Amino acid sequence: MFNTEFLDIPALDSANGTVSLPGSKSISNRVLLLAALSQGTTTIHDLLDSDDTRVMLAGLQQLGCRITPSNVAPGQPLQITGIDGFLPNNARGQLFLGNAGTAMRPLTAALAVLGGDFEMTGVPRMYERPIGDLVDALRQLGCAIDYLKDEGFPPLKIGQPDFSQLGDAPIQVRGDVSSQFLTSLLMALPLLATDRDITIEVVGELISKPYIHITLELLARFGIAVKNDNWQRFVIPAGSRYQSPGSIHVEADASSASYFIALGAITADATEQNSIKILGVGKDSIQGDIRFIEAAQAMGAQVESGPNWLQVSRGVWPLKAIDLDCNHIPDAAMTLGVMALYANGTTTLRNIASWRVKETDRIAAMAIELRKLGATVEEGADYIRITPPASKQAWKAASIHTYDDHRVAMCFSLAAFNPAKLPVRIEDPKCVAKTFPDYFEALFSLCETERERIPVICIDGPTASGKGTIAAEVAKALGYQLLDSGALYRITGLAASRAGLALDESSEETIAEMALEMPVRFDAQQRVWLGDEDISLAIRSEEAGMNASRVSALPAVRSALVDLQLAFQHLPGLVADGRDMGTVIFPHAPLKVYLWASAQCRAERRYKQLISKGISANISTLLADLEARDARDMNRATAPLKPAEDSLQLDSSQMTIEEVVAQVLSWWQERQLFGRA
Ligand SMILES: Nc1ncnc2c1ncn2[C@@H]1O[C@H](COP(=O)(O)OP(=O)(O)OP(=O)(O)O)[C@@H](O)[C@H]1O
Ligand SMILES: Nc1ccn([C@H]2C[C@H](O)[C@@H](COP(=O)(O)O)O2)c(=O)n1
Repeated sequence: MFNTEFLDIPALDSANGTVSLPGSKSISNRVLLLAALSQGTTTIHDLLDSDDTRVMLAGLQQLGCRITPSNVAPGQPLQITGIDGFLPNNARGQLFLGNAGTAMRPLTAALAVLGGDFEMTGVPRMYERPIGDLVDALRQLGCAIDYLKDEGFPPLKIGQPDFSQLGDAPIQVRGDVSSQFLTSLLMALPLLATDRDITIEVVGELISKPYIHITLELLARFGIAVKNDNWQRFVIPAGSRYQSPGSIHVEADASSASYFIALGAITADATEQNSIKILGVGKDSIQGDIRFIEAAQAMGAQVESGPNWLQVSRGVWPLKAIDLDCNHIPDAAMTLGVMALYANGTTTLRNIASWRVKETDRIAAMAIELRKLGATVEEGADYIRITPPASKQAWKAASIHTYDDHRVAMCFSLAAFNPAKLPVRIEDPKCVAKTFPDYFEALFSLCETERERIPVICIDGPTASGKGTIAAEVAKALGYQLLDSGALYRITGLAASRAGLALDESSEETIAEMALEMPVRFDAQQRVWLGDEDISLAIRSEEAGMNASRVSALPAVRSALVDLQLAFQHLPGLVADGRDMGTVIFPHAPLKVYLWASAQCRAERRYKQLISKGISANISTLLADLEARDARDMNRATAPLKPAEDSLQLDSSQMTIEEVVAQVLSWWQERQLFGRA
């Protein structure tokens, strides 16, 4: 996951390949609650691991469900032993449900029916998301629910219900604000339907019927056969009791599929037809958002489908503008808003009033952000109308505010395919964790762009100037890859000296051949592997540094390592540290920093570094070694250490690490187009 302040996506050209999607959020949280209420143990496969499922799992654990493992583990099923319709005696506590509507609403209904003493809390945005219609419906039954802050909104206090007045009259609930209210009642009221039918009557037009369809399908899997009377009345039969189905698979998220369906529809290059294969969900999915396919097809996408996969490619181009009632695909429809940027006219998305009460006011958010890109946007209470930028020149490089809304972040990433070839900045990219923590990694694994567009920040300088430290911090702040080129020379020096080779011209060709074939690997923790040996520590000694300096003076060794270094240039960008990053390996890098500090200062830093690791050291020896290394690195014939002509020089002798990082990031920021008029 990109845990950065923002993520800059370079302009993208094409995409191709296969993506496996995470499980559906709607199905995951429903299955978790139903399993928790059931008799027996349910084994759940392919459960989504996200913010929303995590708060649900934590809540269910607080209610006394046995859950193993306690959190979703990749590739491992999760088992829940349910409470069989009864809470433990004196059940009480505070449930923090973040911004997860799929946890707050159904859990409120279930706990209000089960009784106990609970406070239902969340993040500030949750306190702006209405719940009054659900509370009103539950109060009709005799449930005890109080508002702890504003009337009609969480946080809530739930107490013991009194069902003594419960008659046969239908329970009424509004259907036109959020279908989650009806879903919540449908999942909670089987707990009350032990000896009588319970009827729920929808008041007003029922929105988002596909989500109710998911609820009904899953209830059936857990033994509850609800009678659906034309989406207006739902009868839960007497004698209902939740029963675990034993094992259940969660479909991949059809709303998440929308970004990759759109990607397939907009990606192509002039010469070859690209396509995106999506695994985990097919046309026969129970999720309503699968009908996004029809909308994408109407805009020109070509879609093929099998039982558990989709394959999407570009059909017509530009895409066709559409005028669509999106009531049946409220979440995925946001993706159409960004596809509209590539259409041949004005696209209107109608009947989307529910967008206003989602993670953010999505109509307002989409309008503001689409305008930043150069689109003309009209918004109404329940519609949005989007006209793409009038020409290539009318596109703007935008910094997209994401409003803590995962779908805003994901759909706007597709604006990186703009014809003006401008980058797009996504603010707070980690908000995708709500449903798809690795969304950007999945996107980048499919996308291609010209090498020159993948930005490289070069940080060159003498030993112990702080290059490695600063490069790692800058890469972390930007979510970029990291190339520690010195490590490659250190590994070569280590391998050559272990092979008993002289580290000079006499072994040049042999060392170069070795360098070409070294099984080197850097893992996610920045550990360095040579085959299956972790050599992270071995290459960090002063001797290894000196050996690296020796082999690095050999031209054949330098050329042997070029391709390995270039291969680090991945999306979304790279920070490379070394001696010749800016002068030789990445001569077109948009930012080159030459970082230095006085020899005395560097020797002192190295001294402290070694002592802190428990390695004994002597400042004057370190100073002499470092000056010898400087001399060799600066005076060799090939790629000597020197500032690139277009580099910015930074003397860090009197600066802290934080100040240096801030300076480099500020230079980087100055080079960005975002937000410029
Ligand atoms: N501006 C700074 N102020 C104080 N200490 C620093 C500063 N920059 C780096 N250091 C410290 O100096 C030591 C050496 O830094 P670092 O290993 O990043 O240097 P380097 O240039 O990558 O060295 P080498 O080329 O030998 O790999 C580290 O302990 C680091 O924390
Ligand atoms: N781009 C590079 C990186 C490193 N070297 C050589 C010269 C250094 O003394 C040695 C070790 O590098 P360090 O890990 O200290 O950065 O490797 C080079 O020639 N070119």
